[in-house]
Amino acid sequence: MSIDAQAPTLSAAARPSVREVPLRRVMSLVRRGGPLGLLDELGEAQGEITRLRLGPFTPYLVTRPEHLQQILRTNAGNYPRGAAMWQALGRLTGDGIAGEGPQWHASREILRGAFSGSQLAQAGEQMSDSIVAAVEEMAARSGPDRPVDAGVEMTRVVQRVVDPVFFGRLIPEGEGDRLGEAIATAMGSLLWRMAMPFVPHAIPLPGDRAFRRATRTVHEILRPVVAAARSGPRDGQDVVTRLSNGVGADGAPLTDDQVCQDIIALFVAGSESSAIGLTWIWAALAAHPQVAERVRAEVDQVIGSGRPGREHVRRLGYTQQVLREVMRIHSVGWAVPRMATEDDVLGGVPIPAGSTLVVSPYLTHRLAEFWPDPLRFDPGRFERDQVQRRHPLAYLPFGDGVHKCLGEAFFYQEATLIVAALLSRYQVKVADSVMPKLSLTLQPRDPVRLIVTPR
Ligand code: HEM
Repeated sequence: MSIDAQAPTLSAAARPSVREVPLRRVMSLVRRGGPLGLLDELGEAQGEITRLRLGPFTPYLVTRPEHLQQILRTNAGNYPRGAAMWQALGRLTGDGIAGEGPQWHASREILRGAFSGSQLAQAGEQMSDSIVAAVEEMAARSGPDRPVDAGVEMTRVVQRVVDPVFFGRLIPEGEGDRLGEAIATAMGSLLWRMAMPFVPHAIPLPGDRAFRRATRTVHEILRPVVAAARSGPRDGQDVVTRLSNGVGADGAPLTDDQVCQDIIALFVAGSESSAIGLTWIWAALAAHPQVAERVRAEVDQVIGSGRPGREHVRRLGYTQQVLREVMRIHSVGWAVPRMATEDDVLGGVPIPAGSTLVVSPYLTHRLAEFWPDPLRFDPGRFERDQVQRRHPLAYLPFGDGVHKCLGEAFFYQEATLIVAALLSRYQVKVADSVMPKLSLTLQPRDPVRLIVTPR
């Protein structure tokens, strides 16, 4: 299809080719298959730039690695955040690490230290202690006739891991669950605002009230935590202490609000997505028993009857490949929006200033040109030679460029240890088949029930 007549022609040499999807088609696809049905259908374009006509909002969906390279790397300065999703999310996460510009940069500099390789190595022992303890408690709650909810349980494990790293154990007992729930609710209620950024906030949309209530709860829990971190000894390596000691773009210490917002942003970016990613791992292992068997054999060989620790992570090579394949198929962060600040041309398509672009790792991970038979679950895709042959931007579950996820290594270390801690001592079964649903993240549609029994 050709580009619509109103779009400015930016280069005479360009041969614009963009797939246009009008609102009525979007609506009919959503009616038929929900938001995920729409996304899958759009994926049929296999890399062609697609423009959705959602009334006054006409975002471009971009999936080809060369195009992503331009947006996220070579011309990244032209494509800051600021698009719909970020504006909606910004009401929860502020303008620090989840934002753009000097304040984002200041927060990123502070947080980078908290997730550096050396910090991760230091936290290794504590991480495996937390994981082993959380896994044992989870197993005690489950049994042959007592399935547990994977989403809830994985959130608990993740919170147990991040509590010392983020808060230096300042979160009161029991509040962790409430915080996780409130953040998940706030995130889950943003979809309408994200899809219709042109609707003024004075006009209520579905989800608004739930969002406000959840945000209030989040602040109720976090403010005293930040205040406690500020009033106590300030020599810890945890994130609250680092932020509390850090300075903003103006050289002044971050305010309580700024610290709170960065913590919320980290929670949103880190805990919520990690818990969903971990839940997908169990669903994938259940759906692919031969893969699960091989992971278990590797865990047995590397860990034996011992306790999983950071020193084992590198040696669990096949397990790592499986985790990467899970993150390819179940791209939790399915959309990474950006906004063009100046006119540009992408793959011959003129992109006018002010356009929203949605980079979609979910769809990039399904391009048959880079991922033959893309829906087949095949951890072999992450063998070293295959990785080296592929375009680096064909795989980006953790984003890319200046905003690349700060927690990628943290997640893989944590996920490997959780899988090892569970499989080395327990049988893990998934009670039902698992269907995906598209919200702000790609998550299981229904609760995933796990049955954990001793081996
Ligand atoms: C399965 C788990 C995770 C997924 C799928 C994920 C995905 C992503 C993606 C796609 C981005 C890029 C956003 C953009 O370009 O605008 C991102 C950014 C970020 N992630 Fe993660 N993430 C995960 C886990 C974590 C963890 C565990 C942490 C921290 C503990 C974390 C902290 C961050 C931060 C701070 C950013 C913002 C970086 C910046 O803007 O400079 N993430 N993540």
